[in-house]
Amino acid sequence: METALQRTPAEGLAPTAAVAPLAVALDDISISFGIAGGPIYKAVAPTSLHVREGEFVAIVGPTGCGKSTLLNATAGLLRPAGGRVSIFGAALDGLNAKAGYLFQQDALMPWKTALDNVAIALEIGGTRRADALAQAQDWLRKVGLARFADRYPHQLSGGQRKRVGLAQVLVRGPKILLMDEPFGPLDAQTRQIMGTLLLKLWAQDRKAVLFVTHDLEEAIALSDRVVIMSAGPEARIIGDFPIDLARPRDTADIRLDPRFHQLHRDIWNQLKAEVAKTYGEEMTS
Ligand SMILES: Nc1ncnc2c1ncn2[C@@H]1O[C@H](COP(=O)(O)OP(=O)(O)OP(=O)(O)O)[C@@H](O)[C@H]1O
Repeated sequence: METALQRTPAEGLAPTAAVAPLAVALDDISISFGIAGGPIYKAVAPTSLHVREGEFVAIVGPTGCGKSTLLNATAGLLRPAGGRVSIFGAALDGLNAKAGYLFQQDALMPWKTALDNVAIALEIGGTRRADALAQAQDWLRKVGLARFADRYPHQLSGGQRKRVGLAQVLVRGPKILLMDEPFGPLDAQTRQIMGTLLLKLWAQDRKAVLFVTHDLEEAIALSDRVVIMSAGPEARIIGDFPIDLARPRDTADIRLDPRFHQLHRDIWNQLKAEVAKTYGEEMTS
């Protein structure tokens, strides 16, 4: 039986007592883009990333390196030129039906109330309207918006709209959560509040999460592992750091922990060289 401190090529050491099955396996995937009239752009070199059931993994890396591209490959929105994408052990063919995707931009319909925006996520899957509304109301309560069910998106703050977006994704019960800079447009304080809410909801059923962010502090505060992508072209995973901070975590308070600072120093030491390559600046001296 497998026990603590397992190592796989892309994972490094993860302090798990028993090793959960893989939810997401990207094995040696490479992704290129053809630009009309121009050369092929090799965005992602052969690279691998594994996320286990119940694991929260953040991807950080310089702008334009390929973080969203990896997420899109996991969602089945684009097909890698080479390598394999497996979801719970099965090769991904088409859209990833087990995943919910939360983007930086709101995906709310402005002409629908908060309640209807959440309910529609179920209705398009065939759930009867009365059931969909009941579940949507329950999820609005879980994200702290029970009193705002009748509001339209323009009547909500940015943070409240994010909460509706989170409810809209979670109401469908995805086994995997793909999040691409989901709290990007929010102010720092609201980001931390949203992070703490996300962790509280995540703790209830521990989905596998892939969370893309530019914000290293946010990545450390939320995750079980932080992986670093190199600067592109031909970007790949070059670092994999287990985050051994106790849970449950408050994403604001955890930043005061001395271990948090140590982890931040260790990860930034590797990340800054990649950021410097992207900006062409000398930051490593
Ligand atoms: N559809 C596309 N066609 C051509 N090039 C693309 C396409 N999508 C992405 N790219 C290129 O692939 C590279 C990776 O893009 P991606 O959006 O994955 O980066 P990112 O790390 O998520 O960036 P950011 O942190 O700025 O959001 C970039 O150089 C981008 O210009």
